[in-house]
Parts: sequence; C-alpha cells; structure tokens
Amino acid sequence: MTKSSTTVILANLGTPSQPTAKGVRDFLNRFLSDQRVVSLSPWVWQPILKGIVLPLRSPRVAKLYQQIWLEGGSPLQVYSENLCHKISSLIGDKAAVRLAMSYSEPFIEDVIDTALKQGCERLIVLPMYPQYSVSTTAPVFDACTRAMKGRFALPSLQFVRQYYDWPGYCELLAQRIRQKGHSYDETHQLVFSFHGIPVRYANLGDPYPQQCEATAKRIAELLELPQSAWKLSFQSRFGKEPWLQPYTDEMLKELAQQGVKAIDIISPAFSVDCLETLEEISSELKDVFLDNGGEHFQYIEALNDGDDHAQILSEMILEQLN
Ligand SMILES: C=CC1=C(C)c2cc3[nH]c(cc4nc(cc5[nH]c(cc1n2)c(C)c5CCC(=O)O)C(CCC(=O)O)=C4C)c(C)c3C=C
Ligand SMILES: [Fe+2]
Ligand SMILES: [Fe+2]
Repeated sequence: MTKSSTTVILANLGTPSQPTAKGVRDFLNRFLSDQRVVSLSPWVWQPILKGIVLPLRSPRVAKLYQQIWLEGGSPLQVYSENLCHKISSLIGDKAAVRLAMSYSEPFIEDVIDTALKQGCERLIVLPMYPQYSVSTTAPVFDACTRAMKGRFALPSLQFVRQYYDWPGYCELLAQRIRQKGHSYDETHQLVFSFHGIPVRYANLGDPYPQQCEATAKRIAELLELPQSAWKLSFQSRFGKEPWLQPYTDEMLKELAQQGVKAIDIISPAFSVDCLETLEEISSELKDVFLDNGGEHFQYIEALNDGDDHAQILSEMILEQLN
C-alpha cells in the first residue's frame, strides 16, 4: 500500500478559530445546528439558537476561551495537530495521516476531497473519541458520507467506532493516574468525569453511558481500587432536559460536604484537553469542591500529544492497515 493510496483521517470536534465572540459564534452555530447534537426540529431550534443562545453564549464563552488560549490556537487544535504529526511520523509511508474537524477548519469533507483528488483509494477514519456517541462520532460518519455524495469512484472506508476497549488504552490512563502517586480511599477520591449527553439520547440507543461506565470500571480495576475509592459522573450539561447523572458539580459538592478532603479528577471522554477540561474542570468544578470544604483538587490531564498516546493510536491504525 503506498502513501498516496491510503489516507488516515484523525477526526475531532472542532473549536473556535479565535477566542472572540465572532469566532465562538461561528463554531457554536455550526456545532449546535447539527441535528445529531441538538435533535429538535430546526423550525423550533433555529430561532432559539440564532435569537437567544448564540448572542448570549458567544461573548461569555469567548472570555473562557481567552483564559486557556495557547500561542498556536485553541488547546484542542494545538494538541490535535501535534498528535497528528507524531502519528504521521510513526505510520511513515504506509499512509498519509491528516487531521480533520467536524465543525471547524480543516473540515472533514475538505480533507477527504483533497485526499481523493490526490488518488486516495482507501480511507481509515479514526474519530478521536474513545467512547462512541451519536453526538460526536456519528457526525464524523455523516461528514464522510457527505464527502462521497455524487462521486463515481468511491474509496474503501474503514471507520473506527470506539477505542476505549483497545488493549492497553485503559492501562495508559491508569498509568497516568498512578504517576500522580496517590492511594485512594474514602477521604481521597478518584473521580471519572465524562462529558454528558441528554438521557433521551441514551434511551434512544446511544451506547455512550455503558461505554463510559466500562472505561471507568476497567481503569479502577487496573488500579485495584475498591468501589468506595472512586466515582463516575457527567459534566457539561447544555439546555433544560435531563442529562446523564450524577452531575459532576452536584457530586463534588456532596462529597465535600460529606468530608472528602481530596479529589483527583480525570476525564476519559476527551482525547485532548479542551475548554471542558481546562476551564470547566480545572476552574469551575475546582471552585465548587473547594468552596464546599474540599482542600485538595487535582485535574489529571488528557493524553494530549504525548508520545505514548501517539504510539497507541498508531497501533490501532496499523491494525486497520493490515
Ligand atoms: C465526549 C465528547 C463529547 C460529547 C459526548 C459531547 C456532547 C455534547 N456537547 C454539547 C454541547 C457543547 N459542547 C461544547 C464543547 C465541547 N464538547 C466536546 C466534546 C463532547 N461533546 C469538546 C471536546 C468540547 C470543547 C471544544 C473546544 O473548543 O475546546 C460546547 C461549547 C462550549 C460551550 O459553549 O459551553 C457546547 C455548547 C452537546 C449539546 C452535546 C450532546 C448532545
Ligand atoms: Fe460538548
Ligand atoms: Fe491528589
């Protein structure tokens, strides 16, 4: 297989191009207009989105992005790009490796279009979400099919649905937690905080909650933690309907009030750090815990652009190439 005939697409969510109200608005408009993400009728949702959500949320969220912005752009963008370069080096001339995004540049459709123009005959698509969700993984698939529309010669397509269960993946996260050097018990808890989704989506068949639970259980098992030493919760609620519970903010408040003094918190739904970890967890949720009597709060970073992360994702890709 030559480099030009196989293309690996590392697909992530997307992020604002600038930490400004306009940059955030453009990103949120694309993201929240996708019916996979907000599954309301566009006749009902679009006026609310355009008239209320975007004007109120964009300037507020832009200020949050400003607090975490890096020299090369948003953390999600920078870590994803660095990771892609490392994976590309590891894969060598077996395939071209490209980063693509669902809701910001470089868009998945454009990256696929360029690859096909350059003679790509085989696409391997790896959404950068360890757990499958209709709100994240499915939009990557949608973008792939949009990119194929109207074409006469389609490439073969391999789509990685999830990878939390890839051998060694949970071990990598467990190792990261071990490096923090703690032993956990009733007063020093390990919290697995996953990005939430509406309960309705789970009831309609999204396997995301089961996959989150399996991820947390496996990591706890590898760390030989008793059930009393760790918790699973869901963060980043959006909108009025019920989301997966327990909610991280309420749980941290309760834990602090029950006398838990120290928390280490990790978010295994994110392959790279982003607004939801660097701002929501590291700042907002930290304040919730400390304001209610907690004393020690540590956020354990995502695998980001680490060599071990690039290595394990490359192994998954090489398995697809075989
Ligand atoms: C596991 C990954 C993610 C799931 C599942 C997910 C579902 C989901 N998200 C929203 C709404 C928002 N998410 C926002 C940011 C955001 N979400 C993810 C990942 C998942 N989302 C990431 C990586 C990010 C950060 C992007 C970055 O640039 O750093 C935001 C924007 C921030 C804000 O305005 O608060 C919204 C909105 C919904 C509605 C949803 C499932 C239905
Ligand atoms: Fe989200
Ligand atoms: Fe700690």
